[in-house]
Amino acid sequence: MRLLIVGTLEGYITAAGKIAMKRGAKVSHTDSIEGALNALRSATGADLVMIDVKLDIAAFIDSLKAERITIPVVACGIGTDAAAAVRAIRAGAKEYLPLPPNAELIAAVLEAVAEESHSIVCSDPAMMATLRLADQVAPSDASVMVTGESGTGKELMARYIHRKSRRSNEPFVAVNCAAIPENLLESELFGHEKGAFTGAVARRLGKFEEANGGTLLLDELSEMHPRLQAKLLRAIQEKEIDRIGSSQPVKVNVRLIATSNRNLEAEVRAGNFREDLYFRLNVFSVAIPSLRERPADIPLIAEHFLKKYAEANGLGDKRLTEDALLMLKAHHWRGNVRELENTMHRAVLLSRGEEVGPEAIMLTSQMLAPEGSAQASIPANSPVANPFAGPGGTVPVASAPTAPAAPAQPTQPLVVAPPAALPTSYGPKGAKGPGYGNGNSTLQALIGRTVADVERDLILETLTHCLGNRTHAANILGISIRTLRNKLKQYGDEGRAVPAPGNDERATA
Ligand SMILES: Nc1ncnc2c1ncn2[C@@H]1O[C@H](COP(=O)(O)OP(=O)(O)OP(=O)(O)O)[C@@H](O)[C@H]1O
Repeated sequence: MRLLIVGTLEGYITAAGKIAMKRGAKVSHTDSIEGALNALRSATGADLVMIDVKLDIAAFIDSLKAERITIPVVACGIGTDAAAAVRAIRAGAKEYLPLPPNAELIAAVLEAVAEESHSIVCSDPAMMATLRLADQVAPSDASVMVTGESGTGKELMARYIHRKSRRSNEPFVAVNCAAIPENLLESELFGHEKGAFTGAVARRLGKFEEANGGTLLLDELSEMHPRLQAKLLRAIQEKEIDRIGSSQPVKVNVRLIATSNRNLEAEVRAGNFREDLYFRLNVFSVAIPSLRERPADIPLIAEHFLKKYAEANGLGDKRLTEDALLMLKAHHWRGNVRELENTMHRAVLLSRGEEVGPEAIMLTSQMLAPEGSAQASIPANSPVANPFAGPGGTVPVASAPTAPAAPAQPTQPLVVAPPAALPTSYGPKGAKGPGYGNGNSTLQALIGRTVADVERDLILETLTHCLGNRTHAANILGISIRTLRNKLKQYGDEGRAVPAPGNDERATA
């Protein structure tokens, strides 16, 4: 995790830097916005910027946008200066950290940005076999293709392979090919020269150069446009890249790991993905089983996230009851580990006291469970049926509360507090739901609304549920990321509030 501090932080640079270094961050400093832009354009880069609130944050963020640099910015200022904090957040800062620096707040920000707990929790034989294969593959320099359904832990696996490789002390850089529009992805990967396009006010190095000596993860590679696939193939074959606007190739030494949650072989057959590139990248293939195929991992991962979110929210020890565990085991985990993670995050916030029972388990994708699946067979009046369910025993997908995002108010850390009161539709057993659970009443409730209206609500609610993550929302909705983006642009143009992109859609890991 590389932290770039910009400005004097009101005289607290050393204190803030020391705290961050203690938490394992590599810290660099620059006095000015121009210095920060130069650092971000260079190979040293950064994963997070902490900037003095007295600097022109709006201008800084505008420059980042113009230069297509994606990085979270946290403003820091004397705690009592609420007006400056509000200005910074409005300008696009992700958070405001009050000074003097507080070790816990800085740690929370670093943790939230870096998601530094990258350990793979597992005990199921299916996943253990996959890990053994990854252990064998890791030490070589061969390209690896990591496949698996959405949310199974492909990126986590890529990090694991990097950690176990000879390159572990070198950078691990991730690029989400689906989250970045095609015209930006090229400069993100290969960099650009000054003047290469409008807004390219200086040379910027791309992710290939940033990852030099280390590992480059091409996440969701199947989404890459064929034109870029050709350029990528050349980079792999020649071990050199061309920055946009340059005629001087640059040598790079990068190990590539690619992920895809689509069947790439089928994409090759359909002519959407280059066969030669597929074979270049697929020297080794590591297929991650879905959570449904490794049931023994469910209790372990559930406990892991229970502990993680209880700690992050300062809620003391929490423990799953037998009923809650039964409910988790019976669920059809369509969203895989990410869905389980979100469920446990909510459970931590909804539970009172040490025990986490079924009343705190909100399974948001119950309505999507296929007929005849374990989940579909749980009767509404069963002790393990969802207590938040509507009359039909299912949960309103579209309106289920999400794990709250980091609040935008000044002086708030990224950790979240338990909700003061839950909306009645999510209340305890017996509380009236809005009736989504009953198939007929669901449909009846929609009569009178236009298809476009219903579609918009579904898209925005799903996006909120995914904490703004476009890729995951598109997967759940079953539409392409481009269609989703177009729809969101349309809603934004119509004046609707569109959730901001999620943290994990940053271009760098
Ligand atoms: N075995 C595991 N142990 C602990 N956490 C896990 C495990 N597998 C996945 N996770 C967590 O689940 C979330 C999703 O994992 P990750 O992003 O690696 O999945 P993915 O398959 O790359 O997702 P996508 O298909 O959406 O890109 C992350 O927060 C990750 O830390």
